[in-house]
Amino acid sequence: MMTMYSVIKDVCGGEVMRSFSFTKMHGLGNSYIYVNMFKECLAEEELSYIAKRVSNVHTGIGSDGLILICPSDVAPVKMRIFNSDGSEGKNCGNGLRCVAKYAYEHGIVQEEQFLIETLSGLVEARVFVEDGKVNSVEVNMGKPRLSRAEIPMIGKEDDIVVSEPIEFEGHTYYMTGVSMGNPHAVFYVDQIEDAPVTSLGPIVEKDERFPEGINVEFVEVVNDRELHFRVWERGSGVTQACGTGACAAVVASVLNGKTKRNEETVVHLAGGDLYITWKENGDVLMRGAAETICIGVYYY
Ligand SMILES: N[C@@H](CCC[C@H](N)C(=O)O)C(=O)O
Repeated sequence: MMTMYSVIKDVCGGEVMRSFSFTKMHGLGNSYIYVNMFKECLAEEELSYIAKRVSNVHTGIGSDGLILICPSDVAPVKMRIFNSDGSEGKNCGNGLRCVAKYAYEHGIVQEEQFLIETLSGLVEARVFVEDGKVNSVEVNMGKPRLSRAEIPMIGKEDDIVVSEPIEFEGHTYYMTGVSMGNPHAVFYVDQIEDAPVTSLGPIVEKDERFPEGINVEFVEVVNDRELHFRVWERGSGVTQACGTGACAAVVASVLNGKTKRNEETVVHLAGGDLYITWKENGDVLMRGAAETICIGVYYY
């Protein structure tokens, strides 16, 4: 049943407050507050504000952002994702695995393979179920988009960006650009521990050469099937994991001759591992965990 802005009266001040039910979930430590929009109704103009509020570790619930699990006209379910700064993203790999788990476990879908709509298109999820619980999910993330126009990055529209020298604050770095429905800049480092995540990350994210901002990934190549990975996410800063970022890292690594097309690569993120294959037909497959942390009611 739809609850139109559940309203409660605060017993102390008689102040009217609104509330919604939420589920906190994470994919490898990349946590979001999930709201089931089949049941709840949040005002469009308040979504950015709510994302900022719930994400705050001290005064909210604490998360990397807000994810809405919505009805769709073209799929059984649609995902919308808001970063912790309130900006709306177009895709979220860890979010997709959690949405798939939620949709299956809450009966929004009955099949183990189904479509999810995102702002950047349709993807196909497959849940792996044991005793009625989803313990991992594979998502076909579709084809990476590689042209500057698609990333987006200023410059000659059709050109791709592979190990391109680029200057930030007087230093030259080598960047590979990939869109997985959202923008990613991939940089290689010798030692993942020394990656300049918090120093270079925010500078690259906001650089004017990326008109929509960009997610920034640092990658250490272990061998042709294994990568270490750290991320500075657009709109959320350092997170434990980024699913689309890990896919971008694998695509970038194939383009740079560091890993192989059509072979599974293990990406070690701060929060755990993802298994990613850039298939011969162009699709990127991502497989990994999705976890429920808690449920609750949020008052605002
Ligand atoms: N954590 C995500 C990506 C979330 C959106 C991103 N910060 C953006 O603004 O594009 C993932 O797992 O992919």
